[in-house]
Amino acid sequence: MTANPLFVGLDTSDLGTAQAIARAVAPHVGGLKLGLQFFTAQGPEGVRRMADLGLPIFLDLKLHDIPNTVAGALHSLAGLGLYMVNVHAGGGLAMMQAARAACSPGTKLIAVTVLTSLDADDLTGVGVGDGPAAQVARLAELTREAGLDGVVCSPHEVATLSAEWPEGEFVVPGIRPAGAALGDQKRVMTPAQALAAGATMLVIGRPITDAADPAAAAAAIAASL
Ligand SMILES: O=c1ccn([C@@H]2O[C@H](COP(=O)(O)O)[C@@H](O)[C@H]2O)c(=O)[nH]1
Repeated sequence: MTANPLFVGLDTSDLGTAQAIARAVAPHVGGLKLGLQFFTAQGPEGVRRMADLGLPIFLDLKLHDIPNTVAGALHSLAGLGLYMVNVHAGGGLAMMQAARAACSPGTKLIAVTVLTSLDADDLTGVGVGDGPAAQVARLAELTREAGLDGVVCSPHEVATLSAEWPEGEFVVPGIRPAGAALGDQKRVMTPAQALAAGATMLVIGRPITDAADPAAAAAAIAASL
């Protein structure tokens, strides 16, 4: 866990935009979260340029493929000096074990359980009938068995998981300050609620990046924790 649990999600294709927001919010956040949009546009060199700003980097690629392919991707990321990287727990035990073996020793490896954009109806639509809480618990158990460092879950599941896995990392998106637009997020709480429930990292994107003043938005969230 970093001293400041707030990581800003920089979902942009543009390096200059990501750098400008990161510089503005740097005094108020513990790190930067770069995801698929940034990585598909800017690649490893873009990640290196962001790392030059001096904040820990969580590279949120949500790798989900057969064990050999995921292990190869993690070998390719070695040398970037990442703070954290992730896979999808739905890839299964063997895939996560292969990921663990391939991940750089200094990089935390976590697994996504159930995306925060999904609710019970969405899960039923993909054949999971017993709801987000049961599916998150099932995938978190598998993640722990594979030897990973923790999971991505919504604020609604984090209290139960963190009580059962005290040393785990609990990375929680689906964070919305009171009154903020939900967008595509469905399982949400406020930053303070999620932290009190046991989150070790809060991932917050649009409430900061879409704000008229991202630095002020990040400062207000940090002050609320
Ligand atoms: O279940 C998940 C896993 C990852 N994310 C990522 O977090 C941020 C959230 O951005 P907001 O703008 O605050 O909604 C985004 O980059 C997602 O890819 C997630 O939301 N849920």
